[in-house]
Amino acid sequence: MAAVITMRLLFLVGDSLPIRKLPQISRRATFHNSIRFLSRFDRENGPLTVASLGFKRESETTNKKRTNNLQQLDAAIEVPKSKTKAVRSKGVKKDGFKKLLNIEAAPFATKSFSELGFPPLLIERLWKEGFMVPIDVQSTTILVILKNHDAVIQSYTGSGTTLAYLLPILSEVGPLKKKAPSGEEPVRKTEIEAVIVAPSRELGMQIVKEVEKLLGPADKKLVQQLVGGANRSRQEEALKKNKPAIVVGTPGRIAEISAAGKLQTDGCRYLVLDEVDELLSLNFREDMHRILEHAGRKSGADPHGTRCPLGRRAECQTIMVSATVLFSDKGC
Ligand SMILES: Nc1ncnc2c1ncn2[C@@H]1O[C@H](COP(=O)(O)OP(=O)(O)OP(=O)(O)O)[C@@H](O)[C@H]1O
Repeated sequence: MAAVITMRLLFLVGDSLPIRKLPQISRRATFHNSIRFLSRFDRENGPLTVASLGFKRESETTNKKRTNNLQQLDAAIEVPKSKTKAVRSKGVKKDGFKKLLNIEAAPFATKSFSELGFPPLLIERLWKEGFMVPIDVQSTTILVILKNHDAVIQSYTGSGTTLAYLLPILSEVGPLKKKAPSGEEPVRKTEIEAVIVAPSRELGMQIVKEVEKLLGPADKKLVQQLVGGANRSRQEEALKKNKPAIVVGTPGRIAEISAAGKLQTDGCRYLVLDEVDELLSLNFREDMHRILEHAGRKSGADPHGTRCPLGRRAECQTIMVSATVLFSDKGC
């Protein structure tokens, strides 16, 4: 996981690297190496932590209600200093590679769903559901996800984070997605393209309802709930019969069905960890390891033929959501 995030980061930095950034590369590369080590260490000896996933503790400790920030894992989007305002600049580590953007000053905030380039059908569904314009957290987050960046969304409960990650996914996955430039109807994939993990059955079902609402009655089977406490064989049947594009579930049930060989997530393009601080707690450790090991890892990605936790997840974006401060002194 750490490697994925840092690899993606290095990728992006490498992709759009201005010469003046060269001195920063070695720092990032060093960090990348040290994360490799940490990740192996954690897997064998310690719990999963946000820090071990590659995120350094941010020094901001502002009021939760005000920390509606997207912590972007990529330095490729250069933000002019005049337009950004760190939530608290004092003490921010100079070598930290996260940029903390003040949401009001975010230069890429949008005012309408069409500005985001969403497909007309998705916009139509949004309007039908009464979602006329993106709210703050959505304006800021959606473009970052659409640009294929991994992201951590830290925002208070009820601020609209569910749609902030669902909409970019639905614009790329399933029946509402953009048409190919040639105008051809998108080919229906039969593999799972997005895995959304939530720590509780209630949250999982809430997310499923949001997706179903937007997909509409004809296509609602393209999302499958895999929450604990529900009938497992029915879930497995539905996976087989409906070939959903999106699964939403709790760690235990997802890991269980995956271990039984009834759920293939190797080809997934999006991995969302909602309430990530909870998901990384010891309670879910084993299940989360299984999910992280498999999601987005096509077999054969590892040249040595074994599943390596640091193996490539080149095409899979990781999006983490938390309402609480992720980077506590003790780690999460
Ligand atoms: N663009 C929008 N326009 C109007 N209402 C919206 C919009 N986006 C989300 N909402 C509404 O805001 C409310 C809160 O959204 P949501 O449940 O996604 O928040 P959340 O941060 O994910 O909450 P939770 O932490 O409970 O998961 C919901 O009733 C949702 O329908």
